[in-house]
Amino acid sequence: MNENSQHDVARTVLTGEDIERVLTRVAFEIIEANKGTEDLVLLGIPSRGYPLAQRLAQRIAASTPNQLDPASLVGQLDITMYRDDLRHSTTRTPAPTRLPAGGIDGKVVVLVDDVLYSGRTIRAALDALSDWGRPRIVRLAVLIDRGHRELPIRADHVGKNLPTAKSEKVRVHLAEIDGSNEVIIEASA
Ligand SMILES: O=P(O)(O)OC[C@H]1O[C@H](OP(=O)(O)OP(=O)(O)O)[C@H](O)[C@@H]1O
Ligand SMILES: O=c1cc[nH]c(=O)[nH]1
Repeated sequence: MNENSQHDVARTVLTGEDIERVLTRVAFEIIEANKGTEDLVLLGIPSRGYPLAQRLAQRIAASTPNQLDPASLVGQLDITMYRDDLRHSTTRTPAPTRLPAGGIDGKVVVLVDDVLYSGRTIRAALDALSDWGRPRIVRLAVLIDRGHRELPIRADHVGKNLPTAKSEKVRVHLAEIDGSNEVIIEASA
């Protein structure tokens, strides 16, 4: 058990190895649901959804016989200006939206994020997406579904369902951003 502060107690629920294993399963689920990789686009939601989308794209590309370039599958979708709490929260710096060269029109877009909680981020992502094109299908992949939805949104691919109390916080650490890989739950003591 790690002590984060005098008031927060943190416990690890996924190690780096667990995350790798879970992402491998989710990558194969995505291929299975799409019956291959045709028209597939993975769009990560900043900040941690993007490195997760890249990791999934690497696995998916490596599974194809012609060793697809992962970069042709993956992009990043900024949702900052589409959030429904814009008027109440402190200003966030928008991240650039980057789509793969083929765009998203007619594609099967898999939105990728680290945590699914209220569902408001994904609602914003669906709004943002419609400004960039009209995918044929939109699916959702998340590393952690911690419940407590406030909108009618569900994930198609879930790395781990994590029952949580509302007072808890789920923190995903990824090497690309945080320098280490783990998922922890912080509970206010
Ligand atoms: O389902 P929701 O209630 O919207 O919560 C999930 C979102 O919360 C976190 O993002 P956060 O806004 O903390 O930004 P971050 O990704 O930059 O940490 C997480 O990365 C998800 O995107
Ligand atoms: O616990 C939570 C809730 C929303 N977003 C997170 O990253 N963690």
